Amino acid sequence: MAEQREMKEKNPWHSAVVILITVLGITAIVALVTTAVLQNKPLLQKYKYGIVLDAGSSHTAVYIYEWPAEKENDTGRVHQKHICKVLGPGISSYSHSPELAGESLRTCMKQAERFVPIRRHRETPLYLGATAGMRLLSMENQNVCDQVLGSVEKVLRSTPFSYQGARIISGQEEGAFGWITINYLDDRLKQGSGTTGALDLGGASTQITFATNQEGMGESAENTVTFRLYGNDYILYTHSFLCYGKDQALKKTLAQQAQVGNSSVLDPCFNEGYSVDRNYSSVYSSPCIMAGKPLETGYSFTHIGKGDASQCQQAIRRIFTNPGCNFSRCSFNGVYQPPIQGPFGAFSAFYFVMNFLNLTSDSLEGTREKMERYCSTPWHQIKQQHPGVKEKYLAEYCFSGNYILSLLTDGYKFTSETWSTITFIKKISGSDAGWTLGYMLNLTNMIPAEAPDSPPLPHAGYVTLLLFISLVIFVIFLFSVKSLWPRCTTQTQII
Ligand SMILES: Nc1nc2c(ncn2[C@@H]2O[C@H](COP(=O)(O)OP(=O)(O)OP(=O)(O)O)[C@@H](O)[C@H]2O)c(=O)[nH]1
Ligand SMILES: [Ca+2]
Repeated sequence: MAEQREMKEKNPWHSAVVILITVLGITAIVALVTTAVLQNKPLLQKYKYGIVLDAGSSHTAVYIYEWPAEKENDTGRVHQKHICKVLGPGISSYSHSPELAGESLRTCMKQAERFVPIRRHRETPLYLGATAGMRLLSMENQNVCDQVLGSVEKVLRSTPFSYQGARIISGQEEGAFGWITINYLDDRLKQGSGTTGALDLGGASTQITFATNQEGMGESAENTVTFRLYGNDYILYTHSFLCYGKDQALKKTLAQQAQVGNSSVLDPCFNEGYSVDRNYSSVYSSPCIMAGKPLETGYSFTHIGKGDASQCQQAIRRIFTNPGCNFSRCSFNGVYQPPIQGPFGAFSAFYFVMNFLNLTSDSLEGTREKMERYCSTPWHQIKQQHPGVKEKYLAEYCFSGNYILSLLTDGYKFTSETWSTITFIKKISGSDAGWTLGYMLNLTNMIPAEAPDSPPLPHAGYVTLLLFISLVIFVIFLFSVKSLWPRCTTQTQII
């Protein structure tokens, strides 16, 4: 018996081995998991930056974008970190003193220096794209237009950023990059499924862009843009109507109602009780107004509101010309447009105006009714109801709402049925809808033509799976040790 106990005490060599194996096993599993986690854990987040200046006809805005450095080609990764609105008018308004155009940008560029970390300044690309205001200025006076661009270039070159150029972008680019922006932010490009059309209403031009099928296109090459993004092909219809932004459309509508020499204009697009003295030159000082320009500009008139939405729409309709359509179908001014394919996102002034008028979720009929009511409200009442709103904007909402109605229905041919496919938007996931983000993504090659290879599992899934497999191995190991144990004990007892 004593011998047997002694053997039992002496023989557990196997238990020492088992303990050793267990310790080694656990250590190995812990080492394996730790190595895998450390090796694959996302690096400390580093960000990159890009700056785009949107030099619009009414104002300039500086957009600062930010994205994780190692995920440049991942859709939805770039977001707007900051927007700085430049004080004063758009750069095209500095035609009488071009050097001030550049100066106007300094405050926002100083702000940009604070928002982008100093160590990233030198590698941060900086672009300026000018739109319809500068397109009009280049038509009026190419020399002054070059001076304005030279002036902004001088100031942008003096910043610590990597200046990449200041240029007037084309109407097609403006439309197509707006479309890329909203579909990128909506994360629709990688999925390759349905996309959203883009409707942009600026001060001097307006753009309509939507994906269409091959059959619809080919009629008009100048309205076609093709892209291959993340392995998907897109054929876009796009058109930019110069002079049909909301400020130029207002001038056109007013000019068409005004008769030079008359001392007053009774305007149905302004609320009753509104009355402002204007100089004819303020209406006709635009290359958008061709006919009826007075030889002398000294005349003035009193702009009097009449507040009648349906008469206002009639006046607006007259600024859309109908020279005949040389294609299978047209929008207005003889411009080709295939059947509209929604859904659509409508931004810029489409949003400012419809949001103010509380018309972002009404039917077409409901919108018409509300417009009738808004326009027929006396001006003093409107001012009382909205004391904090800039008077210039407030006075123009009756015109602007009716212009949007007319542009979308008479112009682009939206109907009661298709009206609901339009969403009025300002931002998507914190970034403004507009052409600037798409422009930067394109110039920095951040949207690849082919879908980038990605690991089959996301990082979190990979770590979980690894832990799970290790746990299973460990449990199996424990079971085998346990089943080995009694056998050893029995053997000891036999001996
Ligand atoms: N009601 C209202 N109107 C605004 C606001 N901000 C800008 N606008 C006006 O809306 C119109 C369009 O503005 P933007 O989209 O900035 O136009 P833009 O880019 O300067 O002009 P384009 O060069 O034609 O694109 C202009 O008439 C602006 O004066 C706002 O906050 N409220
Ligand atoms: Ca614009």
